[in-house]
Amino acid sequence: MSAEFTYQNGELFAENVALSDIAGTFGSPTYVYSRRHIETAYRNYTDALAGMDHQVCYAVKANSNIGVLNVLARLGAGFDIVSAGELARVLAAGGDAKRVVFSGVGKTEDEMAEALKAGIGCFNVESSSELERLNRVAGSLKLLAPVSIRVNPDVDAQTHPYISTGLRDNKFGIDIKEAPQVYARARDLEHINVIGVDCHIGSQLTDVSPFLDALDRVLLLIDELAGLGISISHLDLGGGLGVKYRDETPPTPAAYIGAIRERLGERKVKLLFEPGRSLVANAGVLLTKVEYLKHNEHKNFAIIDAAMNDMLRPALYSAWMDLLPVRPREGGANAYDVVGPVCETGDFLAKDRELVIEEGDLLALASAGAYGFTMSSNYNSRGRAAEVMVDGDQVHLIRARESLADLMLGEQLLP
Ligand SMILES: Cc1ncc(COP(=O)(O)O)c(C=O)c1O
Ligand SMILES: N[C@@H](CCCC[NH3+])C(=O)O
Repeated sequence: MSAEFTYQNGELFAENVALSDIAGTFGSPTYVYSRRHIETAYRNYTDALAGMDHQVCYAVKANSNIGVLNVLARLGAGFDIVSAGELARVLAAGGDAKRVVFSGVGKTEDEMAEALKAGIGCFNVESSSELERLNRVAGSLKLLAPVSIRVNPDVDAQTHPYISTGLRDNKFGIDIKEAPQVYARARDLEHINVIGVDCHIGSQLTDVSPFLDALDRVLLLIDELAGLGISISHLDLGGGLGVKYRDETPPTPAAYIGAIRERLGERKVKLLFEPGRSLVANAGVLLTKVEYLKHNEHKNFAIIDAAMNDMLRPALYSAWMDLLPVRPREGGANAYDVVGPVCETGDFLAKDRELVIEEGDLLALASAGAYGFTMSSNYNSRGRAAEVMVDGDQVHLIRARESLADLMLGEQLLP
């Protein structure tokens, strides 16, 4: 957790606001974000990049609420998007299209056209077919598409296999060995303007060495391209820097970027990053209430009002996320499996946690600001949670809790 979530007089606060007050006003489950945390995390990157030509492009998929995007847009952030939906959010939040990079292996023609018309800064192209398609779409609009090729450097990010993206077996990017041919083809295409190289090797990395291995391979490619007369002015190293959920010790942005600067030496490139998790994970908690306590011979269950549809990470990756009582109690703890109301055995948010709790108590699931709400669903016809942003002693509702009418929006009876 972060410095913005602290116990004050025996209860948990977000900045200067008691979480119990937020639950009183907005109910639960509710995602609670700290504006100050997001701003500090962003500045940790930009401060480390001072003096270099750079752009930090926040990975919208981590948390795409327009209130969150707006906080970053006001700081001058760029954005990494993977769909027309994310582009629409960035523009609605006041983001600058020129600072947008568009990643993803499956861009449709319509998405390309939308992004070209908006004037985005760069397409991170992930296959030869995509390159040809982008050239055609740009041609039909009489536009020139700025392009980076996303290369797959085949390095092991040493993270969970579901969130590792830079291995040859992963679907992402173009095999770095084939990249020179793709660049040569791109150079010859009339509506493509090759500006850069991009790579993103995975998420929740807690060591700099895989990043540096990838960088070494990308720098060799840049040199090889220079030999072919293709000059690269934009180097996008993706996102992936990890955060502390439990006892991980990820490098700080300063240490990570310091190591990269050292490796780059005198090269003159604009450096781009696409951090998601490291900007927002520890900016948020999921506030939830204990509905029932249930005991059997072998187990104690705490049944809460948040579920896997609100926060999928524990069910999907067996992710461990800290769980904190909003008003800690004295007394003997019991070990609980903390589960939601969804009809799946995999519906748990925490297992085997020592807690002193009673029915009606509030809990805060920590580090929930990234890949929480954005991966939520309406499974079991549960309305999605409210989202609020705390700013000092102010609380702003940035997404209302979904109503029963919202759940059936767009659905119709047969005639
Ligand atoms: C292309 C790309 N860029 C950036 C990110 C953001 O990653 P992270 O949240 O780990 O910083 C991802 C997700 O892993 C991604 O796929
Ligand atoms: N959703 C993942 C991260 C995926 C990264 C997407 N490129 C998580 O919660 O850890």
